[in-house]
Amino acid sequence: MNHKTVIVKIGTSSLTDDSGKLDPEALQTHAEALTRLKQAGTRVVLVSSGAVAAGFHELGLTHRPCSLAEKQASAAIGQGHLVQRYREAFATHGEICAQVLLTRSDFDHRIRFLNALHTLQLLLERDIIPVINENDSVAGDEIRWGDNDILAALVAGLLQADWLLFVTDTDGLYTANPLDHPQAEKIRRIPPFHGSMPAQVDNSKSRLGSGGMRSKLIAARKASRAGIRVYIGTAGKTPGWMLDAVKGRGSGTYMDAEPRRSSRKEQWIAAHSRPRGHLKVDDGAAQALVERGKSLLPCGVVEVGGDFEAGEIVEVAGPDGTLGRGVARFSAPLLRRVKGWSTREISRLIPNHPEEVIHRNDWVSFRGEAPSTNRSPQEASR
Ligand SMILES: Nc1ncnc2c1ncn2[C@@H]1O[C@H](COP(=O)(O)OP(=O)(O)O)[C@@H](O)[C@H]1O
Ligand SMILES: N[C@@H](CCC(=O)OP(=O)(O)O)C(=O)O
Repeated sequence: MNHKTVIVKIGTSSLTDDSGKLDPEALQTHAEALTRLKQAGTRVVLVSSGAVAAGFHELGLTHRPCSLAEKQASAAIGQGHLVQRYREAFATHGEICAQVLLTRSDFDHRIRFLNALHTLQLLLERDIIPVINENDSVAGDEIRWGDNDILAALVAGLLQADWLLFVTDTDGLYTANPLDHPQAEKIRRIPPFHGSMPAQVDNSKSRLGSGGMRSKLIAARKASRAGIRVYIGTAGKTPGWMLDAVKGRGSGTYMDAEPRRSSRKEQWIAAHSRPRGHLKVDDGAAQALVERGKSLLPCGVVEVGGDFEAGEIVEVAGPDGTLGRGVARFSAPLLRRVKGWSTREISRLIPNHPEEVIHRNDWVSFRGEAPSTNRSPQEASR
């Protein structure tokens, strides 16, 4: 049987009571809906927030923490509670779940990226529901807005999922935040978008959530580019609501997938890895790469930035801006020496050199704009 893979991301706002603490009943309801989805023959992966909410009171706090250290300590306490609750809730339906903690940097390193993939694949093969959260207590600067929205999109790409469902406190994307704009209207369907946001989304969020709609849209765009359909909505009233949502019968917002599903290697180059350097190329090389589907040769390179080894990712810009990313076959020092040289010159002076700076098969063009969550070294320092 060809199982569909569905990633379900549940935000803090859908897991907590009015005091901001973990709400075991809400969790039980989600577990039931997830079980229905799974028992209908779907491979289900849960990305669940809620660790901070489940832990802050035992840290002696009366409200959700604001400082990074308190959030990390709360999550360290709460993550155990959270997973224990899921284990109990799934057990009542005869299901087993397993905790998987990831950080963004796990997706940067090809080996860790593949290790995460193999772990998740084996769990799914053995009929176990992975329950993923960010590894908050070690994530450092990675705990910021929308972590789990982006993490869910990365996991969806990793597993080449069919669907990514965002369960939140608002039943879809509205033309503006409905809390501040009561006349805002729900947008039922969004096509894949490249440039500006398809609605007014500021950084406002629910009382307890961290990314708001903006981070969900950025994550949705990432998933859509990888060929994954996205749904954003609230938890439905019946246990079959997730199943209905993936059949197109949800009341929230749907985002279409780009028609072409990108390969895991393309995803890793374009979206997961952090570029270790940047190259500036001339107009001819830019056209060869983007329009004619050719490899990048040393003669087209005009500038080399960063300190990368052969085999690492570099971002490439032409005279009119960023073009894409690829795996460099030259180290930065060697490329600085040979940039602008013809292949014949290089062959004469440097034996056993690779012919291409970036081979066609290791290249991904950006269509419209660069990925938003993996900043290049230059972007990161801005
Ligand atoms: N255009 C919009 N449409 C819907 N919700 C919006 C919009 N702009 C901002 N929001 C806010 O996004 C919040 C949901 O995001 P967030 O708090 O991060 O939830 P979660 O904890 O589920 O991840 C909503 O409570 C809403 O206030
Ligand atoms: N990892 C944190 C949640 C971070 C997060 O992205 O929260 P949310 O915006 O509510 O999905 C936790 O478990 O509390």
